[in-house]
Amino acid sequence: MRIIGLTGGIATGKSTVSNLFKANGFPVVDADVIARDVLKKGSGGWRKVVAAFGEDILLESGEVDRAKLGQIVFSDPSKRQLLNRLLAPYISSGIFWEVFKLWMKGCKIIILDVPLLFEAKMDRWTNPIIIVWIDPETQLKRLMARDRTSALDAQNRINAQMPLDLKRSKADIVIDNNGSLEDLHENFKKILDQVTKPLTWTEFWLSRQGAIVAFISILTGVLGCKKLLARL
Ligand SMILES: CC(C)(COP(=O)(O)OP(=O)(O)OC[C@H]1O[C@@H](n2cnc3c(N)ncnc32)[C@H](O)[C@@H]1O)[C@@H](O)C(=O)NCCC(=O)NCCS
Ligand SMILES: Nc1ncnc2c1ncn2[C@@H]1O[C@H](COP(=O)(O)OP(=O)(O)OP(=O)(O)O)[C@@H](O)[C@H]1O
Repeated sequence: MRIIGLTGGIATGKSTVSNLFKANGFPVVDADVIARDVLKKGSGGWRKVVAAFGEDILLESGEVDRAKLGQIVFSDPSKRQLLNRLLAPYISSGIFWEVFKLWMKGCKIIILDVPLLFEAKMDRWTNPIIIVWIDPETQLKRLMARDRTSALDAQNRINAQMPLDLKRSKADIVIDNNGSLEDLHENFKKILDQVTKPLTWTEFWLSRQGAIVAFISILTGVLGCKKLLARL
């Protein structure tokens, strides 16, 4: 199974690209959807967050007021780190579970759409890593237009993530999304074959997944030999 990482900055166009993957028949695991699920009323994540941030962040329905919590955490790095710490275990296990279900169904290629792929160190599980990249002015403009927020609010959200150019330098494939949606479709078509061709064995063993499989196999082998020797 191959897990392709899809990342970028806020409002750079990840969801737009992940929709193109879906339209081409590829299963997508979306970390934002999982992050929303783990914050639903009554869930473990919800209880932790309410205990830490207080009932003021709740709507009358008891659901988290996402706009309010967003305002708090995107203007205060320590509160954001606290929220990340509280939710990270739920989000990672949610992602793991979704990937596992797709693997059980026999999916050979999975797209993992995670805005914080590098920040959360999930890049080690994905190969290749695609970044959807735009320049800072376009990012600010698109974010303000989509979320109808002020420049300050939008900039705070952008600053809450690893700089986009640093992410770009860590990625294997860059999708430039500065142009129109038609340009994006063209750029997507160009990379589709490249990213979905199966890995050669050499590429697999040189990848991190290959190294992990090799390590587990050696460990199991060593433990098995030890047991066998102990019996003799
Ligand atoms: C703070 C919350 C309630 C704000 O909700 P809201 O509906 O306004 O935004 P939404 O969840 O749709 O996220 C929009 C984008 O914000 C960015 N973002 C979200 N959380 C974070 C974070 N902790 N740090 C940096 N950027 C983030 C992502 O690019 C994401 O795509 C929400 O973002 C949240 O619960 N965040 C913590 C969980 C998390 O880390 N999510 C990212 C998934 S890896
Ligand atoms: N090439 C494009 N031209 C014009 N608008 C675009 C283009 N690509 C995406 N957009 C718009 O930019 C906004 C951000 O795109 P999208 O929601 O896909 O970003 P995202 O990276 O998934 O954001 P988030 O990190 O918040 O989940 C949306 O309103 C989308 O319609």
